[in-house]
Amino acid sequence: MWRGGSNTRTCKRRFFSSPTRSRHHRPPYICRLHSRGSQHLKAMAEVDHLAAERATARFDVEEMKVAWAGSRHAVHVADRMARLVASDPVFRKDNRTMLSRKELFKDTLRKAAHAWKRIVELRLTEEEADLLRQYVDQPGYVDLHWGMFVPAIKGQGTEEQQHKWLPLAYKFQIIGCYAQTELGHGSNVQGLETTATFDPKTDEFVIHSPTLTSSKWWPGGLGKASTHAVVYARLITEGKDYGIHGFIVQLRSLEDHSPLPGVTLGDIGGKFGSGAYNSMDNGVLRFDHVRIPRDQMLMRLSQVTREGKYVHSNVPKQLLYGTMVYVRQSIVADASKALSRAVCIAVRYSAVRKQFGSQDGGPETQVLNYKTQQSRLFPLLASAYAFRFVGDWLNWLYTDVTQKLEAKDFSTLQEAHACTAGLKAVTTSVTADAIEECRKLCGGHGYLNSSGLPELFAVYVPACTYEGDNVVLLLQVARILMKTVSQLASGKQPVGTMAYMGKVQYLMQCKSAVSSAEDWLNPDAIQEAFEARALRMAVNCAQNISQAASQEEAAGFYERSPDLLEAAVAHIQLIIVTKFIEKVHQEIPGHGVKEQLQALCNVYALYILHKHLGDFLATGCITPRQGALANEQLGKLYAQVRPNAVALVDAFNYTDHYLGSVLGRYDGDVYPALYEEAWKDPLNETVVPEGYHEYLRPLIKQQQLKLSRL
Ligand SMILES: CCCCC/C=C\C/C=C\C/C=C\C/C=C\C/C=C/C(=O)SCCNC(=O)CCNC(=O)[C@H](O)C(C)(C)COP(=O)(O)OP(=O)(O)OC[C@H]1O[C@@H](n2cnc3c(N)ncnc32)[C@H](O)[C@@H]1OP(=O)(O)O
Ligand SMILES: Cc1cc2nc3c(=O)[nH]c(=O)nc-3n(C[C@H](O)[C@H](O)[C@H](O)COP(=O)(O)OP(=O)(O)OC[C@H]3O[C@@H](n4cnc5c(N)ncnc54)[C@H](O)[C@@H]3O)c2cc1C
Repeated sequence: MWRGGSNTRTCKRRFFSSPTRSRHHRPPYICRLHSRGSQHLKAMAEVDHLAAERATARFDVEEMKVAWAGSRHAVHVADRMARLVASDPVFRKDNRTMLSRKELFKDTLRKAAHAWKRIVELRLTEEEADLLRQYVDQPGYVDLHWGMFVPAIKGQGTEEQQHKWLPLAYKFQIIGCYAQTELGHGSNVQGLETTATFDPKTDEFVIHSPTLTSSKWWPGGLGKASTHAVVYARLITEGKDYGIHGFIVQLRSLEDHSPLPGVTLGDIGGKFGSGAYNSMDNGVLRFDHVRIPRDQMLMRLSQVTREGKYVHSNVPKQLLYGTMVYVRQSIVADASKALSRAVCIAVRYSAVRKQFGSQDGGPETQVLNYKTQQSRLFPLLASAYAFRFVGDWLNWLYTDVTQKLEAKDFSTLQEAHACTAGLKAVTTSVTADAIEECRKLCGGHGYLNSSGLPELFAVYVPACTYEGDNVVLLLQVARILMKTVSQLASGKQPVGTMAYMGKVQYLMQCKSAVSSAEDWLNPDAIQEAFEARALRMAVNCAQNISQAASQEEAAGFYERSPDLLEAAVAHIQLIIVTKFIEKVHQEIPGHGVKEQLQALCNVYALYILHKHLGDFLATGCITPRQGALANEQLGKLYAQVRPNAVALVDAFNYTDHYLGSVLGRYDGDVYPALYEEAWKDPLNETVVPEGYHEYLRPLIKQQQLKLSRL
């Protein structure tokens, strides 16, 4: 084995003791490998250090890939696109954290242009193109162009406007972004200050930034790339302010990319972490009385006539927020991707990594065998699957609501808002925390950029803020919960994901029948406990708000908002558990696949129960003894998951390129990769560092001189 310690140590000592090494010198260990020829390297690369783990799996991994991806077709397309990206040197990303901001941005432009070239050359379908961009895995202006600019025009533009603008956007003749947030306001959309004042003399809107705080601030793709934006501004006509509306505004010349007259714009500066979201040009934008034709107001929901009359179609004004609802829905699906990547890295590495426990010279213990490692990691593995399935369901709900809206049925708008807002908030918060937990699960090596985890965390964590701060979104869910509770007395039956609240008489007084650890494997027992907890927390909040009799309802809501957040989380966790249970009730082909998903579903539910035991006990849904039984069952489930863990992350079907982690490599050959990766750092280009002669040598010499004088 390569780790035959002494050789490596000797080489290393010799290397570090030589001050005259040339630039780009490779370390002796690598030389040793190379001197044995590529044959040897190849043989090493073919070793599957995780083969024994894969052999213990009790289910058909190929079929699990289908369950994860949604269909055989989805596995096939994803596989093709992932390999296409992985095999193309332009899409290399292993050096990303070492690039300067300018280099990184240029690299992003290059990748986006190359991706587009490949999409056109290969005549990829929309599905294939989306996947290709996903596997390129570098945030950039195209995300906002396809993810928000195009959907905003589709959702809020009239047919004529779509006809005019979409073909330009589809062919990249224009590049667009979504300019809503301002320096002074993000969450409070109604507080935005940019104005769009109609001038009937010229049939134009005058777009203006009246204050510093009205500067658009944050829009992705705005800083350097976009030629156009959907700008949200207060519509003023006939002297009256009609609130926020969307406008298509050209920002830059289509000839030389310079800002148009009256437009000031740029990038807002470096962001958290190396690489990560710094590939995105989040921007600042100010308007100085910029004129646009009247027909560049997005007029599907409301219009301004030639004479300047404001006309609002007979539709809810919240449809203006439709693009945000759409993106929140995709962010839930994205959470399962980010979480599964982190978990894949941590599970594989935990199976490779060994610490302690060697007896009589035998092997040490794989850290994955430690119960503490399992109790931290397996709930995250289960959450990745849970988020995947609830994401699929949310996508179905979104499509269903969209079809209903087309038919002027607005009855499910509130349900769509509550589910997208709540699920976005819970899944992104859990995922961000989980990526950091996976870093810790990988010990010291998890802190290296080459583990992929620091960058994954840095790129992911703003998801807790963009598309709605998670607390602000959960308070939206809480408002809807309070409204639903208040309507129960009048006999109005709640629908959709709130339907369980209709069982208020039963759920307020039911007692769990669980009397053994195995009883917690019964989905009805889980479902009932989660429903009772969520309902009782919501009802408690409603009672506390109304008991503050001296206060207005809004003031009571404000006072109780920390409890309301917890009630909203309980409701959303119930949705996730319910959708997972529904999933495993379906027919799922493949040897052992359903059993594994069943186990993961139970892990997810019982882990949440254990983590939030205080809620379940305080609301009297379960007894302390039942809580202890749930924890006992959880331990048994971890033991069941253990032999399948590596295969369960293999089912995500990620290429090494997409994972971007030396710790998460498919072959588990972690140590040579870590070692080799270290030498690629620019600091290792010279043996004696730059600055030695300026700072280190004089310091050492000075100290030596002082000592010699003593
Ligand atoms: C690299 C990783 C990429 C991951 C992403 C993956 C895929 C995504 C694909 C593409 C995107 C690409 C990249 C994404 C990355 C970053 C992009 C980021 C973009 C942005 O951040 S855009 C800006 C987003 N801004 C916000 O989200 C602002 C948050 N605030 C609001 O939404 C609202 O203002 C509010 C907080 C919900 C409240 O609004 P307000 O007008 O004050 O109303 P209320 O008085 O609170 O409520 C009135 C009434 O309306 C109902 N309501 C509110 N919102 C909605 C809604 N959206 N739909 C339906 N109904 C709504 C509310 O319930 C009230 O109802 P009542 O019956 O009580 O009156
Ligand atoms: C990486 C990134 C990309 C982005 N991309 C875009 C983009 O493309 N286009 C765009 O328009 N915008 C974009 N944004 C802006 C983003 O949508 C906003 O930052 C986000 O909606 C949060 O708003 P805020 O910054 O005003 O936060 P604030 O509302 O100022 O939040 C600050 C704190 O106040 C709390 N808070 C606020 N209101 C309440 C309340 N009512 N009750 C209790 N607590 C409250 C929050 O929980 C938070 O803790 C992006 C942001 C980021 C970080």
